[in-house]
Amino acid sequence: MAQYTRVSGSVGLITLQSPPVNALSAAVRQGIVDLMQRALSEPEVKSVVICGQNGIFCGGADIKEFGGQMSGPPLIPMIHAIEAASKPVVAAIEGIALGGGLELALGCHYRIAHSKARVGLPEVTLGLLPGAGGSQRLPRLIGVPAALDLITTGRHVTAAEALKFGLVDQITDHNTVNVAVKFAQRVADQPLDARRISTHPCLCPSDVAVLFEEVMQRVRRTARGAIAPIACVQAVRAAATLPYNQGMERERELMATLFTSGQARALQYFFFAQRAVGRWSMPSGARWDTSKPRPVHKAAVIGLGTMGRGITVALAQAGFSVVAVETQEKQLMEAKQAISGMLERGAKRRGVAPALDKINYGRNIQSVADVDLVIEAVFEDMALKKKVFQQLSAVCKPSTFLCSNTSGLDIDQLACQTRNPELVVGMHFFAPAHVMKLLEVVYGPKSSPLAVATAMQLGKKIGKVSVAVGNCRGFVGNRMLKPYLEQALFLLEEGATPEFVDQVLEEFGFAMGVFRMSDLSGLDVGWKVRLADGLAMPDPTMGQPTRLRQGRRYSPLGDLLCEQGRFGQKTGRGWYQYDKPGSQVAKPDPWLHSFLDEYRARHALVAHRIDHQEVLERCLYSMINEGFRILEDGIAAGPEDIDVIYVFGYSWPRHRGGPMFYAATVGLNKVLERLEHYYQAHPDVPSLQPCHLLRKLVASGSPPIQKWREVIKKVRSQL
Ligand SMILES: CCCCCCCCCCCCC[C@H](O)CC(=O)SCCNC(=O)CCNC(=O)[C@H](O)C(C)(C)COP(=O)(O)OP(=O)(O)OC[C@H]1O[C@@H](n2cnc3c(N)ncnc32)[C@H](O)[C@@H]1OP(=O)(O)O
Ligand SMILES: NC(=O)c1ccc[n+]([C@@H]2O[C@H](COP(=O)([O-])OP(=O)(O)OC[C@H]3O[C@@H](n4cnc5c(N)ncnc54)[C@H](O)[C@@H]3O)[C@@H](O)[C@H]2O)c1
Repeated sequence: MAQYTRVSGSVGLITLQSPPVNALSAAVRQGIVDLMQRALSEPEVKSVVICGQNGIFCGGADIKEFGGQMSGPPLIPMIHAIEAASKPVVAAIEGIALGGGLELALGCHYRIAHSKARVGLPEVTLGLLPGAGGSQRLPRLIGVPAALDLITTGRHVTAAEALKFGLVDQITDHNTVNVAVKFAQRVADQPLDARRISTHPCLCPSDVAVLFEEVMQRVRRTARGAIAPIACVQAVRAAATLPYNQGMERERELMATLFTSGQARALQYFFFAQRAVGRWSMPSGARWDTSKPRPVHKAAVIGLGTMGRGITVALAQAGFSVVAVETQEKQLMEAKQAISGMLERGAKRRGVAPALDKINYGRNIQSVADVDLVIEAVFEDMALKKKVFQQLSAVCKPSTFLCSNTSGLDIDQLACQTRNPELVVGMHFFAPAHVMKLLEVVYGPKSSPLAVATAMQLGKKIGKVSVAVGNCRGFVGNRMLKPYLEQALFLLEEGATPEFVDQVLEEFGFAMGVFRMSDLSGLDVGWKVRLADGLAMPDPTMGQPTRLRQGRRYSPLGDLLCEQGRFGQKTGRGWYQYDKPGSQVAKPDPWLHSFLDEYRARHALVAHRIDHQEVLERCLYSMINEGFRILEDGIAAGPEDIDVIYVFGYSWPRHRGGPMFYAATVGLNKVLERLEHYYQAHPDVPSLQPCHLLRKLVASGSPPIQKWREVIKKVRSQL
């Protein structure tokens, strides 16, 4: 909807009204069309101002409408009519002008922005391009290089940056609508021809062809298979090389392809999934909207290794006072230096002062007595963690929340060491913790809604996307990683190479294939866990490693590499070879290939030809199957939680929506059928056995992902 008021006698003010972000729904578009006609027909009105209610100009097209039948006046002719208007139209931009919202403003003759406003064309992040003339008007207004940057990245720019680009005409610290109204009065009689951006020539640098080539190459390299960034470059190239009308036609063609693509559907699903995970719930019925968090002012981090350092930086940067505790003197010194460096580099990038004074370092756990929340990040060793939790419980105030950054140990066992187990939750960060967006907030059987709400809110304050999950080995992310890693090893045993498996997964869109990723994280991490679990054998002289452990197929390949000191990048050898320890450039290793040949010969394994399809299906479907088990067990509340975890924590390609959305795209019946096929071929691999929930969903006619929760509820109630 939109509202019309006459201000100062001669200015028609059109206010967009569609909470929460004044998106351009059918009703808003209809309102704009009607009210523009009214303003143009009233002889007293000499100029028009368009603004949005509640300090928000416009969040763009209404994304919810994209999935269904579009109705109401189309956006492009609406914006053309504004640009063609005989009276000056001024956009008063407060809050945000994004996507279609900025395109609307580009159709206006003038743009006035509040100094705190942000503008941008983020369509690319939704699998689209600025399809209401944005790809044609923006380069005409601010030049091709700047337009390419904004449109291919989708980044939001501040009002100050927008002014520098010439994207807005004026910025103000005062009431933007009042300033725009006065401005509109001043320009009421000014000629408009030069203000219509579609009539401008497109400003191109002399080497524009080279620029497009370079940008296209960069975009292809970084897109990981996403098509929208490429279409964005093509659309801007049309602006640079074609007359406006032909450029608009090209924009329409490209948009039509994107609009109906699976990638756009996946990215739009993911947009809403990201927001849905904030509305968490626990099996007890506790929910985000009925559980109030307690404020946290001062926090502590215990253990300043890889993770503790990043967590300390994330907390300090967000303005929290931090007590950082590390028992080893040498580690403490190194940590101080590393944390200060990270804070200084981050502050330089953001143009602020480094938050060095927010941190107090110490070696004694007694120093955390007065903090509101502790995050423990000591070695992944249950006995050590139990001891630390006992100490914390004795030292801290009774109201202190005690959290663990464990990658997968039982939160309940830690809670049992404390006086107030209801205040214990997992806060599972991902490395590097000050960079990675994901935080798994893990509730155990005793965790209170208060503790979950507080950890979720803390996550939000430090800029994380937090997902509340239940307590089980590996939680959601690492639990699903296990069958994925396992299948990758089995594929090597059966004839594949690390390079081939990685190539297939990287072509699918992962930032790194499974073996490259393992080399980066360190092969010793998983090895230690397997040793502790009695899976890996500590001493190879105790006998040939068998390929069956605890009644199921097991691949000792990773253990064998670790026994040779091949821990990955850190030792310069792993699944690949590196020029020197710490180097990141992975090269195929002939030693590894011979080692695999010998291994197969020793175990009488006949290598067979493994193709792309087999790699993808076995790695991904076994992981997805575990995802369904997680849903069945109630560890994740819905598929969105799993998808958000995988995109933000495990580099799953966002344009494929996440593993559960991908399963829905492939077709649940196909996933089921292929899992059945592989399970028949490998009956000693339980992770390939299709789980009950998957079967139930297929039996229920494979409902759309938005309806899975109903089936999940039924399945859980029958357990
Ligand atoms: C047959 C073939 C035909 C092909 C041709 C078809 C042609 C169709 C013509 C289309 C023309 C294209 C026009 C245009 O180029 C396309 C667009 O404009 S796409 C939209 C671009 N805008 C965005 O991407 C902005 C998205 N929003 C945000 O980034 C943020 O929400 C925000 C605006 C910065 C606000 O952030 P926050 O304050 O943190 O708040 P939330 O993010 O939590 O959001 C609150 C609430 O609002 C919902 N919401 C936000 N934006 C939109 C939106 N644009 N549409 C609908 N809903 C929106 C958000 O989901 C939250 O609600 P919740 O999910 O929590 O219920
Ligand atoms: N490294 C990762 O990628 C990653 C990712 C997510 C979670 N985690 C988890 O985070 C935790 C820490 O992992 P990390 O990789 O940072 O380990 P790390 O080995 O780099 O660091 C652990 C630090 O804890 C210190 N420490 C040990 N006992 C202590 C005590 N009693 N008091 C204070 N400090 C003590 C050690 O001296 C060391 O500096 C583990 O539980 C791990 O599973 C690790």
